[in-house]
Amino acid sequence: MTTKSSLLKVILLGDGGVGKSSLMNRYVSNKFDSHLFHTIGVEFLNKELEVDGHTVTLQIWDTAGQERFRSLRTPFYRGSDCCLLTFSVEDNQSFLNLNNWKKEFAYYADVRDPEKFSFVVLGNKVDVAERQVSMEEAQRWCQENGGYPYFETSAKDATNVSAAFEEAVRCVLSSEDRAEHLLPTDTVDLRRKPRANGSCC
Ligand SMILES: Nc1nc2c(ncn2[C@@H]2O[C@H](COP(=O)(O)OP(=O)(O)OP(=O)(O)O)[C@@H](O)[C@H]2O)c(=O)[nH]1
Ligand SMILES: [Mg+2]
Repeated sequence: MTTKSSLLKVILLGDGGVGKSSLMNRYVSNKFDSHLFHTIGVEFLNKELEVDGHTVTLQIWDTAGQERFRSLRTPFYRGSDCCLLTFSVEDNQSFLNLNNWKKEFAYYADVRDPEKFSFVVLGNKVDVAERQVSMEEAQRWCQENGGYPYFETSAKDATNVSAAFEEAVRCVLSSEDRAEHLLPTDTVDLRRKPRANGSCC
């Protein structure tokens, strides 16, 4: 028996230091490191999950947010099924830069219709006491710029991290042209019992 699993590419974009690598590490390995080095270029990790009855292999691409690494990260935007626009609630400039990140992604990913593309917005570090960005202004930005889902996350205490990535999958599965996105990959269920007559096929 084989089960169909879809391969989805999700990319994390946002200013350096907002917590993109920490969010990916928390989601994939359930770990948090308070002294992470800045990402240079891009890294990716895979995670299998089931969302609303769909088995999905999520390929999570983490990118370097620092401006000096732009040329290293932009070649990897193409082929993304969802973009997680990430800022830190303790860094107002990272919130103001969301528009630039959306434009940079749309340009280099060569997105046909940016207004219809699956963006999800993450306001990270909500565990900190000193917020510079309120939930209301972040929700207003998401409403006014495409009606994007918004999640207040903390990679440090795991608040909303799984929910945000699962929403990214739902956004893609529900998008009308999902057929182009989903690359069905046959997986064989190794637990299956050998046939009684011993034949292999
Ligand atoms: N309090 C708190 N700190 C966080 C959180 N997420 C990340 N950090 C810290 O913020 C710093 C930057 O986190 P990174 O995950 O490296 O940020 P990044 O977005 O990957 O940065 P670049 O790789 O430069 O783009 C690290 O010291 C993290 O420990 C969070 O949710 N809460
Ligand atoms: Mg990083």
